[in-house]
Amino acid sequence: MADSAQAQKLVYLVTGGCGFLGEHVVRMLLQREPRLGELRVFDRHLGPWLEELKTGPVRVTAIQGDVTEAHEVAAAVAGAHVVIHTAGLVDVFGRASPETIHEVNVQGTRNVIEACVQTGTRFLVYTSSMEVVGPNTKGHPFYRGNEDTLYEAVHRHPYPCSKALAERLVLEANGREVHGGLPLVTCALRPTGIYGEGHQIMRDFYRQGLRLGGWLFRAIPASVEHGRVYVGNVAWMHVLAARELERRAALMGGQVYFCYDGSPYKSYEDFNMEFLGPCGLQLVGARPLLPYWLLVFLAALNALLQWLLRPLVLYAPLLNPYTLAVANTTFTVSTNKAQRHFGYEPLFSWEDSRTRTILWVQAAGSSAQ
Ligand SMILES: NC(=O)C1=CN([C@@H]2O[C@H](COP(=O)(O)OP(=O)(O)OC[C@H]3O[C@@H](n4cnc5c(N)ncnc54)[C@H](O)[C@@H]3O)[C@@H](O)[C@H]2O)C=CC1
Ligand SMILES: C[C@@H](CO)CCC[C@@H](C)[C@H]1CC[C@H]2[C@@H]3[C@H](O)CC4=CC(=O)CC[C@]4(C)[C@H]3CC[C@]12C
Repeated sequence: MADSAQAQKLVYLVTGGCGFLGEHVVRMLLQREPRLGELRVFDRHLGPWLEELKTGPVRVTAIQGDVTEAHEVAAAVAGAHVVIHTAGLVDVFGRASPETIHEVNVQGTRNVIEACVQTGTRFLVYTSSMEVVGPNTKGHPFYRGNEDTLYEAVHRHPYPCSKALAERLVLEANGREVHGGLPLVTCALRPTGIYGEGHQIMRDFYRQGLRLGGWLFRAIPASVEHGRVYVGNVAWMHVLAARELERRAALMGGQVYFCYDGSPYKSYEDFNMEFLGPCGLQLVGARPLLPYWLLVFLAALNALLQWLLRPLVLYAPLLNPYTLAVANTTFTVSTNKAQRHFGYEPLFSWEDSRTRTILWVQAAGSSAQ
């Protein structure tokens, strides 16, 4: 009996395990995966919080490494049963070059897949993104869509291009023979905009509001809806998908799943106010204060300034033509595919997700001053 319990213990590897989502996946695995024997956390930058996890019953191994280095990835993957690949360069602001984004997101994912094949790891869950689908460059709304909704996915920006290519690599790798002769089983999860504890853009909006005396100014019409999802639920979906991939390989292998929960559909700004409001900020204007053509002009000006200043300094404001287009296009998801395929139900209610996020914003905002 003791032997069979021992035999069931699994080794998990989380790439990007020190990022916003990755940290939640790591903590969720430790709390909710009973078969976990060893947890490897692979990241370019390791967080000091990992140390406190090393005192628990599960062996936690911190690995500083770069997904673009194939040998580092292969060494980390060797002997793992399951890989959750969340590492990625999330940049829609022009901080990194298109080449770097491609290298990390596409070549990094290729390295993870090849490492699984070479070392005999059979189960791979990839964190994709809604951006693989849209919004497209034409600004078409995606309204209450699901995984089968027809939508013209047209990408030009390096980030969605890289996520789309990487997702395709992961899905095409499903069924490949890994070392030892068994097939690789893969799936991809597509979060919409994630919020929750650790969300840096939310913290930046809070600090900006504090600097402006408690005011934020509406730029996007309230009628433009965004689907958002709480980070704890995204992490939970990763844990469940990873757990069920073996048992439901035929159903789940090669599949994509949007990440969803009960968060309300609202405009990006109104949704943020669910947290920033209780922290004392106010959103001014029932309608956008600036005409849209002026925002388009300012976004284009920011892009020009970024290009002109690049040799001297990195100028990467939140507003650029791409972020404006995303913020100004409805993208909402309504699906139950993950529930049907592997029994996913959100672990955190909307009220819970909201309260946790508010507490974090309050703490993060005050520690910043
Ligand atoms: N934040 C969001 O709203 C959404 C994020 N995603 C995806 O979720 C994943 C995680 O995103 P976040 O947690 O938001 O980003 P994040 O930037 O907080 O986390 C990414 C982690 O990957 C690590 N990383 C980056 N380059 C690396 C490299 N070359 N080698 C090893 N580690 C590296 C970073 O150090 C960081 O810890 C990404 O794949 C992203 O594309 C998908 C949809 C929405
Ligand atoms: C025009 C500004 C006025 O307040 C608001 C600008 C907000 C933007 C910075 C964000 C609006 C929508 C966000 C993106 C969206 O949530 C989908 C995403 C998915 C990902 O995989 C990565 C992050 C992001 C692209 C996210 C980035 C920030 C926004 C563009």
